[in-house]
Amino acid sequence: MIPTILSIAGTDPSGGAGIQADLKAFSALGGYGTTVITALVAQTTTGVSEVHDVPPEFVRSQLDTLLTDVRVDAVKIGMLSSTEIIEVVAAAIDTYRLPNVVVDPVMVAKSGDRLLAADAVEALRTVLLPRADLITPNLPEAADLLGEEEATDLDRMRDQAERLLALGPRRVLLKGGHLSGPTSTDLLLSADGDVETLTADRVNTTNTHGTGCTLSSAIATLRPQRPTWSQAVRDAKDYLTEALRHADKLDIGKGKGPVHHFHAWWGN
Ligand SMILES: Nc1ncnc2c1ncn2[C@@H]1O[C@H](COP(=O)(O)OP(=O)(O)OP(=O)(O)O)[C@@H](O)[C@H]1O
Ligand SMILES: Cc1ncc(COP(=O)(O)O)c(N)n1
Repeated sequence: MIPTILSIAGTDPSGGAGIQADLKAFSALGGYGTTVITALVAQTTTGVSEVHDVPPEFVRSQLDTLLTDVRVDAVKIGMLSSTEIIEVVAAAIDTYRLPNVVVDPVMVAKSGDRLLAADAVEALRTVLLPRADLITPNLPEAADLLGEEEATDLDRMRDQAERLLALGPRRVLLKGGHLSGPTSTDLLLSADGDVETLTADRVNTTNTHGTGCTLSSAIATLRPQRPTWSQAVRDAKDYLTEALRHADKLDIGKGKGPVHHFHAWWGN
């Protein structure tokens, strides 16, 4: 059976991040995509010009309408924008007992623009993270969630990943894409005590818009199709690395372009 995946996130008209990237990853990896939109974002490869939050009651209405009809097998949660929207999404996780919840704690876009209100970080930490099966922070997000300086090496990443786990999610994938060096290394820690290091060769491209959205969506899509979280995360990272390798085939916009969801069957 083809898994149905739900993305709860904001939009990107340039198609590189947010809901648009999520749907591409769901389809490329054999899932059926559904969406609940939290914010309309006027953005492109050069940055964000405006954010229009969806009223929290309407986020609730989308969730209720969808989930009273459609069964979902996994959920990817991205941009949530405000405390009120976080609370609505957390309530839906409980009400509908949503499985395989992957939270990408989106706070600031690569361009530096805020995608989560500063006063909503507390709700993200205390209300949403304990309900997640996996969280996928990058280094600035991890630092913000912990109220600490950003990690600058793998040892500090390991310490921060432990402290993030103590906030209540079942697993933490701490992404090291923001460090430099010939490889890009992430750490996967689980509440059971498992620790894994995932390393990929660093791809030399400036087209990195939406890497976090793509990775978390790929994990959510693969989880129902793989025996373990570890296998789903490893295969998702391989998919993302391939999407980065093909990113220079795209010539989209003047800023940081998107990764390319290379389609093996079609061959381009
Ligand atoms: N140049 C690169 N080559 C290979 N892998 C990369 C590269 N840049 C990032 N990655 C990988 O991409 C994933 C996302 O990493 P990153 O830490 O950049 O997340 P992010 O900042 O949340 O992404 P974004 O905010 O752009 O959506 C991680 O698995 C990371 O290791
Ligand atoms: C709606 C939305 N969600 C997430 C991101 C983060 O992606 P990036 O850091 O690559 O800009 C984004 N730009 N827009």
